[in-house]
Amino acid sequence: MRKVIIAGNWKMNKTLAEASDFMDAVIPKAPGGNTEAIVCAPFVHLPALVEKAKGSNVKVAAQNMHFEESGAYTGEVSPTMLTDIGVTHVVIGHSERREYYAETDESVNQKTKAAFAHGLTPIVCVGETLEQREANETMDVVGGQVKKALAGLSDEQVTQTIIAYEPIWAIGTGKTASSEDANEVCAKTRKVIAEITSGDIADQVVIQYGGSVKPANIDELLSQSDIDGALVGGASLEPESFVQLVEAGTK
Ligand SMILES: O=C[C@H](O)COP(=O)(O)O
Repeated sequence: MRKVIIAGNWKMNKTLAEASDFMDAVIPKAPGGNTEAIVCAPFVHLPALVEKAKGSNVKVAAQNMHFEESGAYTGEVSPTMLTDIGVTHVVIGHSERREYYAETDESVNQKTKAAFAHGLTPIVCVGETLEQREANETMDVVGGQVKKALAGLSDEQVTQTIIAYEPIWAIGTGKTASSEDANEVCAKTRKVIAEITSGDIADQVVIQYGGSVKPANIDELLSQSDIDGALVGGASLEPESFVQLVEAGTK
């Protein structure tokens, strides 16, 4: 059975009490097995959530980090700080960070390298705008983002990288890419990875789809050949919905 990774990206949502209640509800129901469940939480909740998740099938991720270990970067959080508290994964280059916080392909690459240097698994986000899709530039954009993000990584590191393909026009809009369209981009992304490494390595890379994923469409998305999971925003906020998404991975 292939490995499936369902990551819930809470973005800037939930108080600590709400986050704790969510974990209490989800942890006993997280199935484990071939399906990995990851909660991507705001920085301030990470220590408490890591503590709660110990010994469970739920992993805890940060939604961003700096690439330096320490220094004069007011307001930032380093990879060392994340590993120190037991965080295992980190989202890098989400389109909201690219758009609102000037994240670039170069900083995504620096952060991806820093994640591996500190034993963190990166979830690297890529995706095109509606204008780019309509101009038939999707693969130029997505392929370029993937190549730049993975530049300088070892084959082993590429194997471990999680790629999240999120068409920007489908994020939080209720507009999901059709499962066939999403799969086509994920398959072509795998080919790009094969070109820079090898087919064997590309086959092992987990490629998630993200953008208005919900319990109603997860089965169809996961039935596609090249979609190995999902990065979920809105539908990951409620425990019941998140558990349904994770359970879909076990089917
Ligand atoms: O990180 C998650 C994505 O931005 C998708 O968000 P959404 O599921 O609310 O569309």
